[in-house]
Amino acid sequence: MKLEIKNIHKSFDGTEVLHGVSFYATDGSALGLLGRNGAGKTTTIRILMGVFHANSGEVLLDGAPFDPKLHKIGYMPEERGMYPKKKVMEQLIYFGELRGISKHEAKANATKLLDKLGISEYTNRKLETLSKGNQQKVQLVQTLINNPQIIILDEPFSGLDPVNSQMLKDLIEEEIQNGKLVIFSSHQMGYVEEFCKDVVILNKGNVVLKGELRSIQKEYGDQKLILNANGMTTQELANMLSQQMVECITIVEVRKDYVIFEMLENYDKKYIAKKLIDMEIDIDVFGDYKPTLTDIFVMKAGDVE
Ligand SMILES: Nc1ncnc2c1ncn2[C@@H]1O[C@H](COP(=O)(O)OP(=O)(O)OP(=O)(O)O)[C@@H](O)[C@H]1O
Repeated sequence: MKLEIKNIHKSFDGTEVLHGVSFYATDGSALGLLGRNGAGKTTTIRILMGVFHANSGEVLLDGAPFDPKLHKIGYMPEERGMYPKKKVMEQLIYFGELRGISKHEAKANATKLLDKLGISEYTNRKLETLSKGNQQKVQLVQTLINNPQIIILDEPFSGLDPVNSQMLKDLIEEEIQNGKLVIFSSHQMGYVEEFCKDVVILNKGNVVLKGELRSIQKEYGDQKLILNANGMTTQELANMLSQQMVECITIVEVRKDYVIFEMLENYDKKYIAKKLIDMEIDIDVFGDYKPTLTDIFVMKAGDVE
């Protein structure tokens, strides 16, 4: 299964906010849609879900126009829409039936999911009496109640503490293992990095980076090394390297913990290591630079909020 967004343009009141967004997601893996506030994540998801139309462009499922109404989809919108005054199980059954499963199946699925998320004890409580994090977990149960093949989550981790985030992560991970197609938006890199095979970074309505996370990380880390030395600051170390190793490296960034530099063509790690020893640098850390998703995000979309 391949869900594809193709060259989507969207304007609100004459102002274009999506400028030709294209990417695709496949089943059995998760795609993380990343971007700063206002980048266009929610708008993209809403177009995908048919909440509103694009000005131009297409959404395709396996090459054919995608109509979300014709498929089993679990969509968790940014504005969580459940009934505060109704009891948890009561409304989960209601939503289950609304989404095409029997009362019996809805109850069985809800029971299982509530248990997995550690909130079985709230089954007969009114939603509004639960903490915000637990309400969000109920919302996720609602999203998954009909065992959807496509799961679209808008900022699922916002407002969750680390323990709750972990539970939610485990559950999403299980869905991925079960062959589901998962897309979720976030500006929290850590969660995305942990289980998204693919990422799309949006910046001001443009896709500024997309692809397989591991290969992106590899590409961004290619030919780059990190170094820290005892007895000097990273700035002093960087100055020293720029003066004495100018023929073989260029400094990429000076961080608090280490200096990142790039080896010029024809030089390798072994050569650099020898040279550092010749210079009698008291090496503390030396190795390949493995950029985190946050590093890459900052490069492509500016600071993380
Ligand atoms: N219904 C709307 N009417 C007018 N402008 C809108 C509407 N929805 C979104 N926008 C604008 O579109 C741009 C993208 O917004 P969107 O909500 O898609 O961003 P986002 O990446 O989801 O941000 P956040 O992380 O803050 O939720 C913003 O400039 C926003 O003001």
